Parts: sequence; structure tokens; C-alpha cells
Amino acid sequence: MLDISNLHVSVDDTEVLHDINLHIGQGETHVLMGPNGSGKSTLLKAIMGFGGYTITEGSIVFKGKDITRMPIHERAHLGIGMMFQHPPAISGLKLGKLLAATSTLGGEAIEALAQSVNMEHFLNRDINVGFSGGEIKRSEVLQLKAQQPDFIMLDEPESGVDLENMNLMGREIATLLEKDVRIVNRRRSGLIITHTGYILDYLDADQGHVLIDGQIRCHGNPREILRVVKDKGYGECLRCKQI
Ligand SMILES: Nc1ncnc2c1ncn2[C@@H]1O[C@H](COP(=O)(O)OP(=O)(O)OP(=O)(O)O)[C@@H](O)[C@H]1O
Repeated sequence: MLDISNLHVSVDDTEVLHDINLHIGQGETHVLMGPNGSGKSTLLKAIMGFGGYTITEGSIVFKGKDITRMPIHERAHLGIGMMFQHPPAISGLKLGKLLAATSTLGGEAIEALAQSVNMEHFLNRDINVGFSGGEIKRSEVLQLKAQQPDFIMLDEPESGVDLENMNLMGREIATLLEKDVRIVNRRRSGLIITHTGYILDYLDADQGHVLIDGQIRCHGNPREILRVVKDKGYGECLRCKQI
């Protein structure tokens, strides 16, 4: 579904990502780990097509189409969706209006979706204005549920979420990624940034990658990588021989 080859990305003329190669097949969920500032969010934003994240070399191919230079709205239209780590607050734009604009659903269906993540009282509020950390994350999940993307990127879905809401979010994310569907029939794929791995309590991931100083230095079983990092730190990933 997603093929990234030899990708180099610069921000403000500084190269943040170097020679990234990543293949995510249809129905697969991959996990991206790495120390703070290693470039994880930059990779997700480059895949989504945000301005300011300049691809200086390499390519991104999605569903067989080269999207390397494609504008963000066309990528979203093709089926790429993202939950942000720090989404912006947007004064003057109601959450309900955004959901109506990004989905084909009518008012009643949107109301039902909002109820499923306890956000029905937020539809008439400006997006993220005064939302708590957990409410922001639930709002992001709601937006993905409305958009129904085929490739879902999640930037630290656990951060700022209490245990009860984590349970709700974990189950919703597993459903978004069609974890209840047999792998041969699954259409959706995902890439999840996690520091803690709590999300893996709710869904299985097929592959883990460790990004250090802008380079993927290790691939492997996500739970095993987490265990190694917890015991020995990311330095151990630099000795990884799997690449
Ligand atoms: N818009 C920007 N302007 C300047 N520097 C940036 C910008 N975006 C990212 N960077 C820099 O790129 C590097 C990678 O940042 P990024 O947010 O991708 O890291 P990360 O791995 O997601 O970190 P964390 O785990 O702390 O969220 C950092 O040094 C960051 O300061």
C-alpha cells in the first residue's frame, strides 16, 4: 500500500530524515519508535504532504501512485489520514462542520459517530479550542472515523489520555484498522508512533521500526523492540543486525 524509497526530508534547510526506506502492505499495521527529536513526526508529516517538510530526494508511492509531490488534500482524497500529536486549535470552525466537510455522512450519522467516542456535546464547539488533552485525541479519532481513510497514521495516540479513555480509544483504533476483519480481507493499513507501546494492548502490529537521528536503524517485532529499549535503551538498536 505504501512504498517509501530513499526518502530525504529537510525542514528549514536542515536535513531531518535521511535515506528512509519503508514498505507497508495492505492490511498491515507498523509501529514507529525512537528517541525524542529523532524525526518520527517529520516522517508522518512528509507522508501526509505538509508544507515546510521538503522532500529533497527519494519517493513516496501510495496505492501504486507516486504522491511525492502531490498536495495534501489530494493525498487525503486518495485515502491517507492522520491523527496529530499536537493538532492546532481552529477558532471559527466547528467540529461538526469539519466532519460534514470531510465525510459523505449526513447529520444523524455524524451525531452517532460523535456519540461513539463521547463527543456529541463537542460538535458545536470550535475545533480543539479549550479541549483537554484527552478530548483532543478523541476528536482526532472522531475525524478519522468520519474520513474513513485506507492508510491511518497515528502520532502518539496514548499521550495525555486517561486509562478509561485509552480503553475507548484503543478499541476504536483497532476497529478503524479493521483488526476485527481477517487479514486477507483487510483493506486498511496503519503507521503508529508510540513511546510506551500501550496501544499494543489493543491491537497487534506486524512490524516495528526504530528511527534514530533521522534514519531507520532497526526493524523487528514491535513488542520485542519495546522490551529491548526498556531494558537497554535505544543504543541497543544501533547494534541491530536486521537492517
Ligand atoms: N517545523 C520545524 N521547524 C524546525 N525544526 C523542526 C520542525 N519540525 C521538526 N523539526 C526538528 O526536526 C527534528 C525531528 O522532530 P520530530 O518532531 O520529527 O521528532 P520526533 O521523533 O517526532 O520527536 P518526539 O518523540 O519528541 O515527538 C527535531 O530536532 C525538531 O526540532
